Amino acid sequence: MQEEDFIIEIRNVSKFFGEKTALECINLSVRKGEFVTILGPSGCGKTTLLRLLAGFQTVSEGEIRIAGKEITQTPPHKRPVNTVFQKYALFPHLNVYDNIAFGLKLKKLSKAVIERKVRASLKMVGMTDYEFRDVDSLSGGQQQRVAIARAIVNEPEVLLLDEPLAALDLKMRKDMQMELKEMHKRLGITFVYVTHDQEEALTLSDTIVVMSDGRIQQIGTPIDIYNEPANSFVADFIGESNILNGTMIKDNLVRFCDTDFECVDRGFGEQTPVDVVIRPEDIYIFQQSDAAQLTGVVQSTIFKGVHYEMTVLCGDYEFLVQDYHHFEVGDTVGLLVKPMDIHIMHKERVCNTFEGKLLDAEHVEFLGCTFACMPVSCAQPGEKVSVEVDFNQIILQDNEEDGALTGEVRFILYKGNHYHLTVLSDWDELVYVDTNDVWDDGDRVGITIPAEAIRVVKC
Ligand SMILES: Nc1ncnc2c1ncn2[C@@H]1O[C@H](COP(=O)(O)OP(=O)(O)OP(=O)(O)O)[C@@H](O)[C@H]1O
Repeated sequence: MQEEDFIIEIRNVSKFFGEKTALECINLSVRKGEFVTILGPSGCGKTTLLRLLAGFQTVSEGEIRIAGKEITQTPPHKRPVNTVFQKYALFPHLNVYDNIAFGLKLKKLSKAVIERKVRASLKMVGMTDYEFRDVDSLSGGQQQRVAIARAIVNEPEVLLLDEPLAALDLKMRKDMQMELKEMHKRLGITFVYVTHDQEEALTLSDTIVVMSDGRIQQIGTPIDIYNEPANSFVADFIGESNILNGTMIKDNLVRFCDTDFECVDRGFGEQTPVDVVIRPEDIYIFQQSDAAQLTGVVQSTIFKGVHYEMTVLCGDYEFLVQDYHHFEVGDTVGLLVKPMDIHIMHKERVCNTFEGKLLDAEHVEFLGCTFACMPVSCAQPGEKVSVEVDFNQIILQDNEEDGALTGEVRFILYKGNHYHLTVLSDWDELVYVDTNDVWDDGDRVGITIPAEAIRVVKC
């Protein structure tokens, strides 16, 4: 691909707010005319990335090029971009026409040119008959259309949209999604769209950029992201998934739920811990029979309009299954998954690893605290060490004061027979915890690490 095919090039961009890293080494190239969606949970850095493109904030490191020009230091009004915000940000005292004409008047364009441009952009958003209406008299969806008309009237090369539909009710949002897609086609300009709504991202985009914790997790088409998620975070965030711990026995053979399954994946090595992802619609459910790979008991069943959604307990693993066939709670059923529907992913980590310092033979400092540990002989006091702690050895407490340190639950992954939690410690390092206890996103917790759980390793 030639460089000039890209209208936006983001190279090694990081953004720090004091100690806080909002974006870490972002690399992204956007093609002219593409509809790109930046998708991720609250706080992952998507708005910050958009603000860097708009020029409302400046990068801490790295470089941004738009339309071939390095614009890292260019002020917002000199960039070939325009932004549509979630709150319409229209002037309440001006009518629709004057709202859209506002920027053009500041540029001192002639009346005739302004009129032509305003009419054209109103036509683009399907609001031709609304020129002289007060913006207050319009519905939320109509106001957002006016906001888009105001943004496109300047004929930007790139339109940045920051959750533009988030304030609308569900029905209006769905209608507007379709209209946005049409508008994108008609306008032929590049859209960079921010949302935390995965369905919206799948519906609208040519390309989805999935982010978490200030980093890009995956870039791909909606189909790629849904069918081939790069890791368990993406699999969980996009659609519903069964995500389980497994072991790659050898090429084409994976073990989970105490059973060996044929799969199509190769090159993971032998006896390698992996994440296994299976979409609920890819599991066949039927009356118990010899054809079954797993046998289980239905725990719950809900009619979802077209299909049934059932949970099935196989041993101590719970599977989510979607099928047109209905089974009752308590039924014993067989489950089967085809090899190509078993997705194998490298585990990003198999235990927590922290940088630390050995204080004396029985004390080590990491995560900003001093922890007692079992006697250490591999390193000398004062030496830098690595500290490993298994996920299931970390104890979380309701009462923050009970922990050696405190933190906040940031992400919860259900893995069939336990929860895998990502906890952001107040020391600003992530701590990964396996637990059977039920926590919610955003819960404040105390974090305790027993001495016997701490493995000190020489760096
Ligand atoms: N001006 C700022 N000063 C300090 N921290 C900031 C600032 N702006 C953003 N952050 C932090 O940077 C991180 C990313 O924020 P950002 O608003 O980009 O996330 P987001 O994915 O858009 O979230 P949301 O969907 O909730 O808006 C957050 O932890 C946020 O608290």
